[in-house]
Amino acid sequence: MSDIALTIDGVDKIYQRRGKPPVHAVKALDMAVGKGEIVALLGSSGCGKTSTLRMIAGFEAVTHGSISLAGRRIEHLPPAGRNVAMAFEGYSLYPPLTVRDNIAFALKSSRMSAEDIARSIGEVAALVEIEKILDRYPSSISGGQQQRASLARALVRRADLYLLDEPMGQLEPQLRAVLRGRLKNLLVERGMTSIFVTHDQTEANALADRIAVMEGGVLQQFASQKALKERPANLFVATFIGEPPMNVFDARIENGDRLRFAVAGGPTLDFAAADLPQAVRAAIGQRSEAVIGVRPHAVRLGAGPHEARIVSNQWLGDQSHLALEVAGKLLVAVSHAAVAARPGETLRYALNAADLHVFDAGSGAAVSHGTEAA
Ligand SMILES: Nc1ncnc2c1ncn2[C@@H]1O[C@H](COP(=O)(O)OP(=O)(O)OP(=O)(O)O)[C@@H](O)[C@H]1O
Repeated sequence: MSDIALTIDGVDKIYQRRGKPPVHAVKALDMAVGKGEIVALLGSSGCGKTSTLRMIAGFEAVTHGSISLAGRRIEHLPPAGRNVAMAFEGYSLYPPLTVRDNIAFALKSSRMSAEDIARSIGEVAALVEIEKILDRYPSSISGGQQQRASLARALVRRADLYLLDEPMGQLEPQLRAVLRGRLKNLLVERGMTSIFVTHDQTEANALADRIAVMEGGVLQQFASQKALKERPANLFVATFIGEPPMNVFDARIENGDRLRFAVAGGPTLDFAAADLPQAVRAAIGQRSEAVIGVRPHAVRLGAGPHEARIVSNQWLGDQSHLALEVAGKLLVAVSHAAVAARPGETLRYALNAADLHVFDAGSGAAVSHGTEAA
């Protein structure tokens, strides 16, 4: 048996709407999810996350491509034939049934004994803290409680795949953090292969083994949190992942005895060839222009060859966020020490070769990261 649970192969979703132009919501999506892996689909509103989830679950037809789960093609099967458990964003509990019966309903066809069903419901209800409302009807409980009931109904099942659409979107931050930890434990302990949709990076980082970043219906990168930060595949991922996001500037390149990146109206970053491995210089090649990026945490403040005016300086209790005016834009820097400088004053800074990301000026694809070529 292979270690792959789910394969999505060249999947497109095009919504045809009467009298209106079609919407190409998901484009040529390829993804392979390992058994027991926890994956986050992360992206801004309208990027195609929910369409992807609904196609896997079978609530939305695939326009092109194939989906395989546990070794069999499923894209033509009805939802009930896929062995996929899904918690919806819109909850979709059955109104005539109590919360307990809603959860039990998911177990009806599983041939579990009444005793085992009661025990499973008790466990999952404790996990999402709904023990006290098990005998209430959906219409008499809050949105957050309905969401937890819907999550419980999905988690209680034995399925090949769990699909969770914004599973904690309606919950208060404190409860959300607690449930996140418990949910992670459950998924890991039971080896439950799962994909959840979120637009919250903290949630994606806390729960997922790998994060699929989507934008405009296109999967931009599917990688660990660390890889997304250290080796973003393109400018979109670079400026979407990370808080605050990466600083990027258009630059002219001179790749001679020294490698220079000249930011129009800003600093010229000047590196000795020896500071950069040959692979990086080769990747940068004969380009005359590129977009360069540096993470806020990598801006070295207080000394260095460049100088900029401070626009703002905020101490957030454990770190300083500074905005410097560079090349008519803001260069955001984060320092773990307080920086004694006021807006309007100037500050020296340095950017090291090892911290520089280089992207193609046309396509935005990564060319090199720090001292490694992409
Ligand atoms: N039934 C539909 N008919 C037509 N267009 C649709 C339909 N469902 C979604 N879309 C469109 O497809 C695109 C992707 O939507 P989708 O809901 O998959 O994105 P999303 O990333 O999940 O967004 P959100 O976070 O807001 O739920 C959007 O442009 C949306 O308007």
